[in-house]
Amino acid sequence: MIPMPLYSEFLMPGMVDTHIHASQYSYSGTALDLPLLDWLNTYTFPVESRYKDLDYARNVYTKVLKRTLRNGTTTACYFATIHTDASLLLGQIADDFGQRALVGKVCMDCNSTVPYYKEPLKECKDETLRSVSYAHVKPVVTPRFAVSCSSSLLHTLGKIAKNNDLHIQSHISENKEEVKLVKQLFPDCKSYTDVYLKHDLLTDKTVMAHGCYLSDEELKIFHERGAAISHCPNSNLSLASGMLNVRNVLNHKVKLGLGTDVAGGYSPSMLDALRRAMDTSKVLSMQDAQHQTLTFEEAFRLATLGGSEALSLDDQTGNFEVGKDFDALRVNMCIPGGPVDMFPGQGPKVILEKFLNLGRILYICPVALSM
Ligand SMILES: Nc1nc2[nH]cnc2c(=O)[nH]1
Repeated sequence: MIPMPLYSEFLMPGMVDTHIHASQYSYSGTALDLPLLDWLNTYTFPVESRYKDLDYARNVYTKVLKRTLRNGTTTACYFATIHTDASLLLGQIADDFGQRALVGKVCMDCNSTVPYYKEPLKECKDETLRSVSYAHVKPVVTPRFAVSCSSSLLHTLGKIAKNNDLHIQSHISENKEEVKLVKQLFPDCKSYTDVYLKHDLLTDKTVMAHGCYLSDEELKIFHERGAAISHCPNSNLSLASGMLNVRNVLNHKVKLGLGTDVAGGYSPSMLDALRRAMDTSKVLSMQDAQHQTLTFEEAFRLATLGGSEALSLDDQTGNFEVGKDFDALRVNMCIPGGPVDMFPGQGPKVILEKFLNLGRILYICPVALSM
């Protein structure tokens, strides 16, 4: 953080959203009354199937880009849909708006409950190869989750990622019912983590969302492989999925960032994700007196540098280290009518804590500074 006390302004690194479904933005803030698997079948798959219509896609994707930028997200790792052209359009729009974005064309070849929303394996393969070949879009190989992918598809995607040194994203151990189902679908695998490990999908460029029910053994595998977790606390609470023990993940030295997980998470704001991460940690402390609550400094790190590490982009962004790109937010704490009041003697640490807990991003404009 670089304080500019005369103006009660400071510069901070732009925030990194490590898991957001751009295609679900149209219904964010609604449809939070079902658990994960029913929520996917009832709300998510019918909406995502609309993205073969490029006009529909352009409208939602433009709005999600504007909204996340206005919320201070300078880097985002997006799930799109199964439609390659709409996914490429999302990458193009992110590029046009100047947001650093990883974009994943979603792959799923199993969907018995909403059968019109899936692709045959060969199409998943061909379209993934097409989606990773465009220069302006930073691609991420995206098997939706083990429940909606055959073993052959997971193998195919693991191979594509390996041969092209690509990022990988998916979901893992979000909800108890899902974990049980994965056990039934992949009886030869020791754990949910083992499913992805066996299919070459757990690398140092992998980010897995949620991980609420990962065992210590699974976290050890994450650490050994250099794979990351995206903690999505708003979604975990909103869909009543579970609570990730961030302290345990950090103790296992697993790379960790925060995600909004729109629209399972109702807010497209990384400040909200940071606040929910602190709330979740405090609930865990109420349940277990030994639990060491997350500090606001730790939560701030997760929203910035932690996120860039989770996406293996920490050579480019996440803090103001010389040599990285200058992805920055300029924060003014004394805007008339703003949400925060400052008082004499309150220094940089108080300013940051007040901003993280009380701040609202009202306007964002690009800043240039030579360092
Ligand atoms: N939260 C969330 N979990 C998932 N698991 C598989 N797909 C999804 C999704 O779209 N959102």
